[in-house]
Amino acid sequence: MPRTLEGQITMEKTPSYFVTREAPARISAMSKDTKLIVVVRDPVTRAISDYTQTLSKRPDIPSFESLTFRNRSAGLIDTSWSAIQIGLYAKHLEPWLRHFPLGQMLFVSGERLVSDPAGELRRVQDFLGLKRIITDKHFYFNQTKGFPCLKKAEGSGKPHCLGKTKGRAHPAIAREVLRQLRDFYRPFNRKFYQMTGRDFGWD
Ligand SMILES: Nc1ncnc2c1ncn2[C@@H]1O[C@H](COP(=O)(O)OS(=O)(=O)O)[C@@H](OP(=O)(O)O)[C@H]1O
Repeated sequence: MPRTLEGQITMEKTPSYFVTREAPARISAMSKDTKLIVVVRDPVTRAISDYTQTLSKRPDIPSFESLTFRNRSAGLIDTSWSAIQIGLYAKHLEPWLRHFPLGQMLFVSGERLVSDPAGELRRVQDFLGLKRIITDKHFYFNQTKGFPCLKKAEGSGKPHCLGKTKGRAHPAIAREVLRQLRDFYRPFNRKFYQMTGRDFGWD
């Protein structure tokens, strides 16, 4: 991490921190005061998004359905598949809470980040003790992209949407598979709502 001067905030992000066993102890050893922001979305959609990303790089992988089940007729989900495993948020959160108080963590809703980006960013700015600089005025909904975009990008003054790798079309997944996945995640989601004090409304 670079040195941080008075009045500066240093930020660092990677999707893998939250699910890496060693990360909480290492980050706490570096600085106990680190504030942690976790962006989470419905674990079923997250798994499909994860699969879609892999599919874009390796079009020959098996179907989502075949990777999801250890035994499809018995409805046995393959929890060793990373796309499924990562969505067990309650399980991943436990080690973090052994090193950091809950108040030092902010849980951002991936769904709200799309439906109300300014609202989620207000929570982020408040959590970081920043002035509420980013507001509704900064966003517009881009019909072509199907997502909110910035009215003016930093430095250029032109509208800016996230790139092609964000907001890919997901493959259609059989309704029954979605139902089985929702049933599978429900208890873990409920536990996660209890642990964080926020109901993300996934079920
Ligand atoms: N404004 C805006 N524009 C585009 N995409 C948006 C936006 N806000 C949130 N999202 C969601 O971000 C998802 C991709 O982010 P990831 O963290 O999965 O990306 S990555 O793993 O770092 O590549 C991406 O997931 P997919 O839809 O599966 O591509 C989006 O749903």
